Amino acid sequence: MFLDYDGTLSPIVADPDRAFMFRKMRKTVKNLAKCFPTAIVSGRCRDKDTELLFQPVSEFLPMINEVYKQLVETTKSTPGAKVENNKFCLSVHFRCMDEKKWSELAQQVKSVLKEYPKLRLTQGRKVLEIRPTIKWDKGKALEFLLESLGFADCTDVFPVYIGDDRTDDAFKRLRDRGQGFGILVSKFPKDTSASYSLQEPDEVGFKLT
Ligand SMILES: O=P(O)(O)OC[C@H]1O[C@H](O[C@H]2O[C@H](CO)[C@@H](O)[C@H](O)[C@H]2O)[C@H](O)[C@@H](O)[C@@H]1O
Repeated sequence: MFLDYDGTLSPIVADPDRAFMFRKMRKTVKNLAKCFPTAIVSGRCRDKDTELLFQPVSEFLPMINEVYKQLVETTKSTPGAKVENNKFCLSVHFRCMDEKKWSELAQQVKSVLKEYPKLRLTQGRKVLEIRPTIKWDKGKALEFLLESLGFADCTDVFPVYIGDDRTDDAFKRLRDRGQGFGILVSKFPKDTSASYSLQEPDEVGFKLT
């Protein structure tokens, strides 16, 4: 079982530092892990996550820290903007900002990144994500785990990935492999390679119980 964190195991909240799994969900994930190999695959820094994640990009650390400081400085006068340092990637949140200021913030971020061609910008759920341009994503992490566990070519192993965002490339990876399936957690249709959908983390907890 491969599980995304934000918006999948924990509900989306305004403050990223307060995105916790409810006690019931923690228990469900714990029980699930007793029955199946289970991993939480998240872009978050490990201190904030509770399970396993992969961080193969340590050489980018100094650059990421430098950009973090610049982004904090550049966005400090923008009410509601929040820069989060996830150690190997950065997130610039605009959930709490006036919608009219969103594009201005995106421009500020782009202007900082101009000097850093080794970093790329993507967009998640009211968040701009900055990460190294290496070929590493949740799909790759999932594949790496399957291979490490010796499950990659097993016909009797059925990997399931549950995630909330179209940037969750693990959906596509499972479909391309023709092994297992993805479940999208969203109240609205999203263009992903997931095979099924659930509406919200509560439903995820219910189905995993
Ligand atoms: O790659 P992921 O593990 O799916 O992480 C994506 C981002 O998740 C978090 O932000 C999202 O959840 C926050 C808390 O509910 C919410 O405030 C924010 O609007 C969402 O985008 C996390 O804080 C970010 O660092 C991740 O990039």
